[in-house]
Amino acid sequence: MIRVVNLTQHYSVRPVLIDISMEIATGELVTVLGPNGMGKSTLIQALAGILAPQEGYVEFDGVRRRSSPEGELAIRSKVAYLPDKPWLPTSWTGRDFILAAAQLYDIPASGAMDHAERLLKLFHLEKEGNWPVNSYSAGQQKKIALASALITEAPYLLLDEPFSGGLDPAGILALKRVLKRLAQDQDVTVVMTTPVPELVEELSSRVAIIREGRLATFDTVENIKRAAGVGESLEEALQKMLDPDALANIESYFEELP
Ligand SMILES: Nc1ncnc2c1ncn2[C@@H]1O[C@H](COP(=O)(O)OP(=O)(O)OP(=O)(O)O)[C@@H](O)[C@H]1O
Repeated sequence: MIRVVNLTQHYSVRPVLIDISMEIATGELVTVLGPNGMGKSTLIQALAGILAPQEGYVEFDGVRRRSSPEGELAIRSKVAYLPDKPWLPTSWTGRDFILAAAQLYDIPASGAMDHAERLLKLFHLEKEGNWPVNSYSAGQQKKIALASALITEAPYLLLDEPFSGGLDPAGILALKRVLKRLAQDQDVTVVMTTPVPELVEELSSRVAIIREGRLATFDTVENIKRAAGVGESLEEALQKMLDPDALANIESYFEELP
């Protein structure tokens, strides 16, 4: 379980997240949503232990993040974090990079080799796995980065925009199915961001909506739609909650053209 307790995160003096508290159960797939610049990546980074919150804390299975070297090591061994723009070593092959990630998480070599092959096959990169990273397209790099998170077998996956960055439809489908099955069948807990309502609807056990730095909503897709009173579409519900002026703004953009 992940517990976020009264988390407040500033950049310099500017508060980005204010007094966020939430509990994410084992095996949940939670999507963090909000307008650009609202703090979604900041929240994921705080969960990942990259940022030290000014107030509050984050716990994984009852152990507080950044509280002791032993506790932090225990958390790191079970949490994999993938930033929205992951860095990859350009001269390495994709396969070597994936295997290095497995080594960091103490995955035995034989199991890691087998898993790496299955991941390369999943993302249609069997041949390209032997090429250097700097010869990859953007989407191929994203697939290698995703594979490096999945090979860790970490029970907690923190994924910032895993579906962005040029994934092709086959890659999107593969990632959707894999995340869903990891959560449902293997109790892997996933916290991710994506702005795509269809993905949010299909994957999320609950959705966390951040607005003005605060956790405005943390609920199921069904309840969010019901509360918005807009019938079937999550996209409409989100638009109503997050950007009620969007349609009017589009109209006024055209009205104000000379
Ligand atoms: N390193 C930093 N230093 C100062 N301000 C930052 C830093 N990183 C982010 N911010 C600010 O914090 C706010 C939240 O940023 P964050 O990247 O968490 O938003 P986001 O919701 O993930 O945005 P997007 O949807 O555009 O990815 C933004 O206003 C951003 O300008």
